[in-house]
Order: sequence, then C-alpha cells, then structure tokens
Amino acid sequence: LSVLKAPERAWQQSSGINCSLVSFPVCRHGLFAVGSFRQGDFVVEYRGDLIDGTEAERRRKVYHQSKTVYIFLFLLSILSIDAFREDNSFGRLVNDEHRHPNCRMKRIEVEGSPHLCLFALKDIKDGEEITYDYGGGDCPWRMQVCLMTAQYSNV
Ligand SMILES: C[S@@+](CC[C@H](N)C(=O)[O-])C[C@H]1O[C@@H](n2cnc3c(N)ncnc32)[C@H](O)[C@@H]1O
Repeated sequence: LSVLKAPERAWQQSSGINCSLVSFPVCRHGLFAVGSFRQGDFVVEYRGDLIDGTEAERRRKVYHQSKTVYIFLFLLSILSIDAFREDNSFGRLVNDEHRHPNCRMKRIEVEGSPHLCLFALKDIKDGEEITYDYGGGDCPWRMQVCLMTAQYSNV
C-alpha cells in the first residue's frame, strides 16, 4: 500500500471535541454540537488514512460503494483522507448539506503533514447538527430532497 506517513494526531486529541453522535433511520448517524461554536472555530478533524491518488483510485475499485464516500480527495486529488474505518472518530460521521452548511473543510498543516478539519462558517448553537458541503459529485440524497420539494411546490 502506498499509505503516506501517518499524521500527527496528538494535537487533535488534546483539543477537546464538543460534539455528540445521533442516529437516524435514514442516514444512520449525524454529528451534533454539544455547547456552542463561534464562527471560525475548529470543530472536528476528518481523520483517516492519508493516501495518494493512486491508492485512492485502487481503493475505489475494491470498496463496496457505501465505503467509497469516505474517501475525501484534496490538493487536486493528489492526496486523500480515507475515513472508511469505523474508528470512533467523529469527523467521518458529519453529513452533507450543500445549501446551508454550518462548517467548511479546510486543509491545515501540522508539522509538515496535511490534516482536513472542519471549521465553523457561522455561530453554531448547542444541539445543532454539524454539516458541510461535500462538493460536487453524485449525492443521491440531494436528489431525494429536490423531489420532495417538487412535490410540495405542486400542492
Ligand atoms: C461520510 S458519511 C456521513 C455519516 C453517515 N451518516 C454515517 O452514519 O456513517 C456519508 C454518508 O452519509 C449519508 N448522508 C450524508 N449526508 C446525508 C444527507 N444530507 N441526507 C441523507 N444521507 C446523508 C450518505 O449515506 C452518505 O453516503
């Protein structure tokens, strides 16, 4: 495997996570704020294997479709974080919201290693779901929302 050097995680563990997990019937889990965040705050890291584009492509081919969604490409797809593993980290459980996300994914460098982290785009209240825009690509659940909206608009 062409897995790159494992990122330094100590800083994340010491930063405290003010989030909790909630389960849904449709999309399984989501992450919710425990306490509030201010605009610009660090919220959670998207943790997983740091891999290169070739390895990401290889994994896409061998994974079940439900797992490929955890491969987050960045730096023009040169690198990826693959969060397929159920490791009790919270970042991998954040759901997509392309219209009104409250967080944004940013790449930061820690001691020379890239990390993907969610930062608050606006103030987030206690109990609010943490979301970000997954970006382009096929997201079937977005289509379902559109269909529901279309049905309502015909009423
Ligand atoms: C990175 S995971 C997010 C966490 C996921 N809900 C879970 O329980 O593991 C991405 C998957 O979550 C689901 N998902 C994410 N955003 C969603 C949304 N807005 N509506 C419905 N399902 C969503 C989809 O099944 C998607 O493949």
